Amino acid sequence: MSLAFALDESTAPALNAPVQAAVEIRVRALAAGYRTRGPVFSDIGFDIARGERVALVGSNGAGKSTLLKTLMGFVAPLDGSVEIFGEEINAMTPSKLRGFRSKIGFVAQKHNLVSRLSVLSNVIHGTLGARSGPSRWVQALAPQQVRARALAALDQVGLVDLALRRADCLSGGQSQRVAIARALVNEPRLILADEPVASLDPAAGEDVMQVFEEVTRAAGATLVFTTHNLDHATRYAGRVLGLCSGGMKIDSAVDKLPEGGLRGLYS
Ligand SMILES: Nc1ncnc2c1ncn2[C@@H]1O[C@H](COP(=O)(O)OP(=O)(O)OP(=O)(O)O)[C@@H](O)[C@H]1O
Repeated sequence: MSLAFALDESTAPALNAPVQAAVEIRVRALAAGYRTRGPVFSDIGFDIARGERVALVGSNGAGKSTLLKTLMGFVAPLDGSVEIFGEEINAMTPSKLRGFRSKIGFVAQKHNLVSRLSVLSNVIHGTLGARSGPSRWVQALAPQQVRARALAALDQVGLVDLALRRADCLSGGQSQRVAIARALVNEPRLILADEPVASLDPAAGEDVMQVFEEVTRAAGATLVFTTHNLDHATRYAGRVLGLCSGGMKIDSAVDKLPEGGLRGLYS
């Protein structure tokens, strides 16, 4: 039998069809919220493909952080499902969930560096969740390759020269870049960042957003970041998701956004 006949035409991709990037995040009919408050949003669904850079926008309290926490498994869905890397996270045991989280780089608005430790030690701390045994706790026992990876991550954010400086002697922008290096040290294929530049001045914010764009592009990683800066959303992401009134009101490629579309989320 020739190959042409062996293929099931109903499922086989056309030979000239574009190759689809793998889906990294699949959300279906998702509702999430808190026991004391009830649902923050409901019935939202989207796919994010590997290598996409996605901005998540919406007014204060719209549920951006809640959605990121749900993607990390910190908030359990009230309904619906979340698959990351093809796995349903709510079906995972707690220990599997911990290991899974170490594959995601998470950057928060407040960088939470350990102020008395060096920049390098702070970045090495980013590997703790992925390690076990004595080296989990003793920085001096960090294997050589972990130190090398931490230095490489600092190099990616342009701070390798400050590796031995104490974290409390850094500017806000430098601290946030260290936090990005800490998120990068496990070489994550997905980075989630919750208002990563909210506490920075405009110049430092641009600097940090450029670092995000460069490192995710270089690694082919996926980036989802929340922001109130609509200019950042449209310049550093290829796609925008907009939360409003308990639902996902916008899901659009940046170059297809309706005129003034994002402003409507805030009116
Ligand atoms: N731990 C919690 N327990 C109860 N309610 C919470 C909790 N965390 C957040 N909320 C509430 O859930 C809603 C959504 O909050 P969330 O932080 O997700 O919004 P957001 O879009 O990230 O807001 P912002 O832009 O202000 O950071 C808000 O009404 C908030 O008060």
